[in-house]
Amino acid sequence: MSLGEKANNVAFSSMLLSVASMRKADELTISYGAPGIELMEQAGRGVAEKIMQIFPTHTKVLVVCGPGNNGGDGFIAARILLENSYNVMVALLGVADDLKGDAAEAAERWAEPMFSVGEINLEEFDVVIDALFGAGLNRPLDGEALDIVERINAAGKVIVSVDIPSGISGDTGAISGEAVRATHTVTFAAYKPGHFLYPGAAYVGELSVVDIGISPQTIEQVHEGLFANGPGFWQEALPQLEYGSHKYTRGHALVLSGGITATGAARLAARGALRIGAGLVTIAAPPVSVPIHASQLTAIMLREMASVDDLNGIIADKRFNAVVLGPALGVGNGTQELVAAVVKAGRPIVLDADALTSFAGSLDTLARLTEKTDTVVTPHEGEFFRLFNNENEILKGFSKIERAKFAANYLKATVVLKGADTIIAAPDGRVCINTNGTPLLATAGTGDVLAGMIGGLLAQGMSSFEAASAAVWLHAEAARNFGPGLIAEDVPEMLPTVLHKWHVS
Ligand SMILES: NC(=O)C1=CN([C@@H]2O[C@H](COP(=O)(O)OP(=O)(O)OC[C@H]3O[C@@H](n4cnc5c(N)ncnc54)[C@H](O)[C@@H]3O)[C@@H](O)[C@H]2O)[C@@H](O)CC1
Ligand SMILES: Nc1ncnc2c1ncn2[C@@H]1O[C@H](COP(=O)(O)OP(=O)(O)O)[C@@H](O)[C@H]1O
Ligand SMILES: [K+]
Repeated sequence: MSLGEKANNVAFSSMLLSVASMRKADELTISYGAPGIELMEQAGRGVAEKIMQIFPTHTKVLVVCGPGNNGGDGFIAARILLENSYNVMVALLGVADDLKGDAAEAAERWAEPMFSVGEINLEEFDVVIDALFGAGLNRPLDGEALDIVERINAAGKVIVSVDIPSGISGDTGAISGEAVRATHTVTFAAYKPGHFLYPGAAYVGELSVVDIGISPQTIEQVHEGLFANGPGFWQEALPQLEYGSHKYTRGHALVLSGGITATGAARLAARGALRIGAGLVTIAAPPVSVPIHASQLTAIMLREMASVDDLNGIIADKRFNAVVLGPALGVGNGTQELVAAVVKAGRPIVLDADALTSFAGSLDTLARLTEKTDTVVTPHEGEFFRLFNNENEILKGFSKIERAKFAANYLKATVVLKGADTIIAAPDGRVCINTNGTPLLATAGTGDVLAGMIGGLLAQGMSSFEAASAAVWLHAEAARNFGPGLIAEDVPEMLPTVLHKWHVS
């Protein structure tokens, strides 16, 4: 199952918990009087109920338990399945005497035999519960642990992972060595970043979250500003149609165009801005490009822009209230000057593609501009590294989340770090991970449409972080609604279908 289907199938609480905040939530809940073993009982019950849901009739279940509390959840699930007349066998990585705390108590509550993982023939079972490692994974899998994970993956069974597929980092989605390829994952209290970040995200299968008695207030208390992107996160902030409005109250987005052989990108961005609801969209183009645009555009307007002075003249009209620069604009000082002019005019801006690459090697110059106005930058990984080349030493070893956060703080801008798991980071430290990405978008020009969509939402007065998050999700949703064969031009044209579903009015 894909991430988008995951996102659509679960009742979304948009708060994500890092491994450390989840641990804090556990500890707080225990300090409020809920014994740890009770949380474990709830966790194990959630896993058992998932099995009963997948296989309502009795079936042969193998529970593979690891040495920590993830294994503890496995023992509880095993007992509850047995109580419900399932045929259950438990295999332990390590020895029972080494189990500690709640996990030792959970193992005691399993009164049946325990086998060692080496003795098990996986062929005998219909379903495997992966309770090897969860939040406590702290080194790459090797030896017996690696061997059992490889055997589980090779067996071709239904695999239900407890908390997260074993081998995946809950914070970064990184896999060192190998990880379980789950068909289902049952997690607790809230989703974790590793469920949505690649490569781990591809191993999660159908994802569900179980309430284990950690209260929403506790989750809020430990939450560190990490969100899963979905309508729940920005729907209320989406611009609404109002009776008595006119086109200017819906904003006027300006998109800058490149030269004679590079005009399509601006049209894609402009179309994205218009379809997402900006009241007016104008393309400002160099004189050579004007006839080409003129022959292609209808609802979108056109202005000639021979120089930075011309741009200054255009944006002197305060009604241009968001500007998109970068798609096929050309790399060089000229583009730097255009960016500086828009910043000076104090308009919210979206900087994409060439507007970012033009500052490769002069990141500080860019930062001095972006800090002055409401800015969204939308690099893909290549553009990101070109731009942050000098910071490579600092960024080495950073997860994608940390890189986006670093960039947002450095530029004092909202950063959309694009890819299969697009991250949106705000300068105030909030981070949103997209959940409905689709490889359908891996086609030329979809990034231009996205830049335009963000610009169109900014023009309607939405704030940068919400605008960027909404645009990223709606962009992917449009692609999913269109399906195979999608090209960039199709994305804006699918927006009415998607907006119809998600707009409140
Ligand atoms: N009270 C709690 O804290 C609760 C915890 N829960 C479960 O507890 C899990 C976290 O438990 P733990 O912190 O004990 O961690 P884990 O059970 O994920 O793993 C910790 C154990 O695995 C070993 N280990 C780590 N990486 C290894 C590797 N690569 N190869 C071999 N051994 C390795 C560690 O040395 C340690 O013994 C969660 O994922 C969740 O499933 C749930 O029961 C809910 C309540
Ligand atoms: N495999 C993928 N899965 C999900 N989204 C993808 C994938 N590949 C690309 N995308 C998305 O497609 C868009 C491509 O943008 P970009 O790389 O700027 O391309 P272009 O410059 O051709 O428009 C981004 O929104 C990115 O997140
Ligand atoms: K696991």
